[in-house]
Amino acid sequence: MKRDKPQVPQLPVLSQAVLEQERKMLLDLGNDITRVRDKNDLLFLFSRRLKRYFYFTHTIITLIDEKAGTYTPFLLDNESSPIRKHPMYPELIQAHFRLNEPFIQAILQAEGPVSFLLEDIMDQPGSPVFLKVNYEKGVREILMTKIMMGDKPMGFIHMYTDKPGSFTHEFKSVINGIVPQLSGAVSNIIKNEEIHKTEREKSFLLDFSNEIALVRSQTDLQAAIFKVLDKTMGTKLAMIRLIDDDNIHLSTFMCDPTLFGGTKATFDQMSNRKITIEEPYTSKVLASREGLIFNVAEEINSGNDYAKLWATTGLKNMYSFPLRVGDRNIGTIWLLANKLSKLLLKGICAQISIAIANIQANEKLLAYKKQLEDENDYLKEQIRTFYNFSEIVGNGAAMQEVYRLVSLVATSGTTVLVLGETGTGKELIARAIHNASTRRDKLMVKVNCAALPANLIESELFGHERGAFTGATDRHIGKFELANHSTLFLDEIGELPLEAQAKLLRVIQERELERVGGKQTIKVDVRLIAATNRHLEEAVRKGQFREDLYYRLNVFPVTLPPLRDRPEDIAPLANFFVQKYARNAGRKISQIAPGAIQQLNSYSWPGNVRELEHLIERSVLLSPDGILKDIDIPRKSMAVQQNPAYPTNRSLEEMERSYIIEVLKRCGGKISGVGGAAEVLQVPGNTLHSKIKKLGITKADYFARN
Ligand SMILES: Nc1ncnc2c1ncn2[C@@H]1O[C@H](COP(=O)(O)OP(=O)(O)OP(=O)(O)O)[C@@H](O)[C@H]1O
Repeated sequence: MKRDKPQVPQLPVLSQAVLEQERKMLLDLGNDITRVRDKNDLLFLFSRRLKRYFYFTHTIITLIDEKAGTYTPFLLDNESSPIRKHPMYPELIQAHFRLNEPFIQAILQAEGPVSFLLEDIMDQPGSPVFLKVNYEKGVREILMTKIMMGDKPMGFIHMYTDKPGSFTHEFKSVINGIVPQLSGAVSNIIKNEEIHKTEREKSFLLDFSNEIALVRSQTDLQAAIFKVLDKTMGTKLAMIRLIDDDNIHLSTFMCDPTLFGGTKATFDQMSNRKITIEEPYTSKVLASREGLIFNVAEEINSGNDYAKLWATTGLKNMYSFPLRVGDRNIGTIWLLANKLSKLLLKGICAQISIAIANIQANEKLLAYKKQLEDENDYLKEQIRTFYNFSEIVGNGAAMQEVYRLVSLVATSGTTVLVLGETGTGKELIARAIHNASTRRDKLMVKVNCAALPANLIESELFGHERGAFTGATDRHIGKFELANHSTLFLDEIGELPLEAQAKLLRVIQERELERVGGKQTIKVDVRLIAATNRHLEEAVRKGQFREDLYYRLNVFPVTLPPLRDRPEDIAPLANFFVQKYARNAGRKISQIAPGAIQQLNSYSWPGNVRELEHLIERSVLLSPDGILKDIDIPRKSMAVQQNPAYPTNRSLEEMERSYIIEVLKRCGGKISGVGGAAEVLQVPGNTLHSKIKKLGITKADYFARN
């Protein structure tokens, strides 16, 4: 029997008895079939009932996928199939067989059932492989006919036998008669399945939306997504990428790093790669309304690098969908699966988009709240100092020069380096510059570089992301960001560790920063004022301070003279402090006795204006109302001053060194805290520490006997 002459039944004129039996059979079968609700029962019933009258081995129903131009197994008569142990069986029952082959076209064109001897057709070009596989298992003949939905073929019923000649005219006639019922039953099952599937998807989406409604953070979302994907058998989240604030780049928001097991390093590399919205795959996905499906095998053939990674999962398709809120693209999601329902995918993506938008809004709110709290804390802290420093006293020539420089530079955005010994008023001058600048409406932000532990400096200056290091439980906005559009005052810049100097230099040069542990680049517009009591050039020479940073900072130096070099300012300053502290303490002290002024003038003021201020504050508290007569100038220091052992031609540094050693000896080597040298010298502990370091004072110096 040749394939070009298929055995189309020439339905014979049947005897009355045969017709009667056939009618009964059709009726029985029809009744059984219409009762079938479960797809698995249909073929079982059909074949059991038919086998009462006819011989055949097994049967199968395949369905046509018109779009794909294929047909694929739908219902299997597993139990009786002789090929179920064939190694190709698992592959065959999932295979898609091409419709445009002569073998299947012959069946499509035939009016009724067609039978072939397998050996006649199985080796013909284009014949489906299942023919050969059946033959290998002893099957000899096949009968096929199309099943219809309306007037369109929707699939085929295949029947097989190991005994050639089993498919008699009666057999074919019965099959021909049963096809309408069978078609009806199959299309009912398909519709039922669709309804069930839609219902399942709806309830699934409902579950997911309940889950998503509780999501507040990225971690919650990740858990919800993984949970939902677990239920959609075999779907894996490859990646969610979100569009950055610059609307150009995309950063990885979420991914499953375990997905590409062996190739994790490459995956990390790819997921860390910043891409733009112009990247070909991303731009295609973002432009699509319904998302795109990339067939992994085809993508590999077309040279898509990512697809080699996708293939390691064994899944066939990459489903990519734009994440949108309203009409605004917020990112892309990439899911790997063999098959995914569009409805489900659309629903899941819509929910994820909303959840991400909520998380982002929530994060922005939290960051804003945190920033406000930081600003508020900072404001409170600064109010105490800031308003006290609203006046600068001193009209001597040296200070006049300082005022001239301040007024020259204030309104520009130029970086200023304020130099001078401790307590000379460097911070006061920095505030004066800020207050006279166009940035005065925002708060000047201060960082004391000497007061920060080395490991926190970076985070304090540039901020950190949550989880950037152990203990970083929240995002922290750094002082640079806090000072955006304002002034950042870097006090004691000479104490900044070299590593932090390098980072600072980069920010100054590029005017942008990245938070510790962050990937996003943040542009900042900050005016810098740095101050130090260290000899920076010398620090550069000794390799303690970066030369390039020094030049970046030393754009406009303003040097404050020590108080001993401007004795003309001592009395006005002392009077200013008397009034300030008398007012604060509710005392009636209006002036200082001339004798006391003389005493003040004869002192060397190693702690400069700060020392004078503290001295006056203490004296005001200790003095009765009226005129301030007694000022408790440190005796030891006066003695030091008058001691001929300190020749006048010694350098200031030497004097300072000896004086500090002297005080340290008196304090038993205690540097800070109550009764420590810093208290006696009236300088902050940190300042004294750095001074001690700078002057090379060691324990041997102050514990040595003299
Ligand atoms: N010209 C001035 N008029 C009024 N007060 C002043 C003046 N100079 C300094 N002071 C006061 O002296 C104290 C020390 O000043 P400031 O903190 O600005 O010094 P500094 O040089 O920054 O010190 P350090 O190097 O130790 O940080 C402050 O209380 C400040 O108000």
